[in-house]
Amino acid sequence: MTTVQAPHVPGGRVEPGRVVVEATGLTAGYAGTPAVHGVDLRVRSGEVLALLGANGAGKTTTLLSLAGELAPISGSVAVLGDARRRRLHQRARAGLGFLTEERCVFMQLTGWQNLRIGRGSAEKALAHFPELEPHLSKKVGLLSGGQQQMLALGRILAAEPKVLLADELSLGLAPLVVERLLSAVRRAADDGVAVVLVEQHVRQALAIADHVHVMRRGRIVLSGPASELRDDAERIAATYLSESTEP
Ligand SMILES: Nc1ncnc2c1ncn2[C@@H]1O[C@H](COP(=O)(O)OP(=O)(O)OP(=O)(O)O)[C@@H](O)[C@H]1O
Repeated sequence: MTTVQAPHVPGGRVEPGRVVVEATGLTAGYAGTPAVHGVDLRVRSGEVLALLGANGAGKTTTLLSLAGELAPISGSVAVLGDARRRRLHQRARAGLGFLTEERCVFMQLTGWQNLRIGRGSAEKALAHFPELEPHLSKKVGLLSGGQQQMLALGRILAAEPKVLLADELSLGLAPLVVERLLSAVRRAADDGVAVVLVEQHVRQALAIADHVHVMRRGRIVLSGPASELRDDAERIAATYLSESTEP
């Protein structure tokens, strides 16, 4: 089993460039049936890894395993230097932020109330998304989808995570909003956060990612530096994301 070292620098940040998320030979799934097979990935502090693939390719299953919500069937996962099986709340305390596919906000509460529930301060969340401030007195259910997602991401970033797992944060949102959200993700990485970003927007994901893994039928079938794959965005989308790859 691999144990990832994640030395800390003064101020609680992880030393830049250290591997803080690692999956080795990860096979995981549901009721003992694998949905992902032999996945290897590593993410360093300050890096964005984009996980691309069609519906059913295994991206969410991979993220759930990294978050500690799914136990590996075989292989191992190490997050922030801890290769033991840890549940999400334990990993969250250690510095993991997880933005799930479901929008992570309380619709019946106001924006301010949502921010008060988070681990970080409202001020820190607003530093990431100042445009939210005029809307925070409203119930979140009345905000636009983009504003809800900014609130969800802002809450997570306010807690100053060391690792961010983001599952389809741009689902159903307009291109300008997607760019806004992804630029906040990039800035968080530039501040030292290690990010695993599950996306269906290939071009926009490639624009902010450092590395890319494309998944198909539970396996990584294409990997590389985003800088080398940017010109191939159309082909990647057409080849790997145009139709469901569920078995
Ligand atoms: N709770 C579950 N129980 C059983 N099978 C599941 C469950 N969740 C996902 N699967 C199956 O596991 C496989 C991988 O699904 P996964 O959600 O990881 O894919 P994905 O790439 O994230 O796609 P999507 O974009 O649709 O979320 C699919 O065949 C899916 O049907």
